[in-house]
Amino acid sequence: MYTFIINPASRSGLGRQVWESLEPILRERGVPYRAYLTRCQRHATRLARELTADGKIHTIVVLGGDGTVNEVIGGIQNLSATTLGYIPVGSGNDFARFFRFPSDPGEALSLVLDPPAYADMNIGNIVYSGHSKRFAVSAGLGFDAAVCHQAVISRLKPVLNRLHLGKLTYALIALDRLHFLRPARVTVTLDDGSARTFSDTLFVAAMNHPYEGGGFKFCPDANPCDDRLDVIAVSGISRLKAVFLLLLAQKAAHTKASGICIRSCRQIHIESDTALPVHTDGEPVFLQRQMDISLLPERLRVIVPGRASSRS
Ligand SMILES: Nc1ncnc2c1ncn2[C@@H]1O[C@H](COP(=O)(O)OP(=O)(O)OP(=O)(O)O)[C@@H](O)[C@H]1O
Repeated sequence: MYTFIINPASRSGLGRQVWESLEPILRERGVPYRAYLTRCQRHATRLARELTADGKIHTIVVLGGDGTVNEVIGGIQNLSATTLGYIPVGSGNDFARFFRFPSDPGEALSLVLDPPAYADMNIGNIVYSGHSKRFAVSAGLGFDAAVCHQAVISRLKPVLNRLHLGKLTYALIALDRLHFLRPARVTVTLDDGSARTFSDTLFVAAMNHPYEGGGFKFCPDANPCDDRLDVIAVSGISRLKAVFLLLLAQKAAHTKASGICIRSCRQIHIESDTALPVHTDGEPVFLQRQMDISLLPERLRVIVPGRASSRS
């Protein structure tokens, strides 16, 4: 039995249209399924929590973007008893990039119904102010999170999504946020005991997957199946250089530039001198000054197109 969790609002309403085009295929093929359309923010988390409360084995298929994947993962009660399928319909779709999920919804559905391979994916966990939140792709503090915060309230996103230019949303908002953000002094401590303080920090992100922000390959070597997080800190650079590095990051050509520090770790503690925006998978978290980020001991089985754990 497949359980579909559908965000009809993903990519400004495309989610509903895609589901309406796929559901007849399920009926024609006689696939046993049940489907839930999310009604509002965090509904996907509640659904996933309730559906997996029985402790049984489940296959949950997410139709939506990175935000919906994040919400579903946040609700699953028994990660190792759950298999995740994915039909990418978001604006950013960073979760889809590493595993190379097909962008064609029909192909993505075929993959779910006849799984060619599985990947056991790590799940990130961020702890802040007595709360914790899971993530699939990345969690970050500073500029990247400020962009996510702005994207949620931006009127640009629906307009650009309608023009099939959804990916441009993040690039344009990034330029806007670069102008307003005040760089902070941030200390990053890794699980090997090494600590480094960065003055004028633009952002620090802990990445399970290589891409965030709709295609910026900030940590090219990040692999969601290797039990490690890759951390990028960007500090001490001018706004102009930041724009230049963002362009380079789309091709992963930024990694050797001064002002960029990338490390691999299992756990990270981040402390900032001022409260900064935080995000998990592009979903905003309130301003924070400190947080701990690690990987959960349990993994989540994901239906993938091929031998994904060796992909980059
Ligand atoms: N029925 C709904 N109406 C409005 N918003 C919803 C609804 N259901 C879920 N949401 C919210 O939509 C937000 C964005 O969803 P999603 O990530 O799937 O799409 P996206 O923003 O287009 O893609 P991406 O995250 O890849 O850029 C999530 O924060 C989710 O809480």
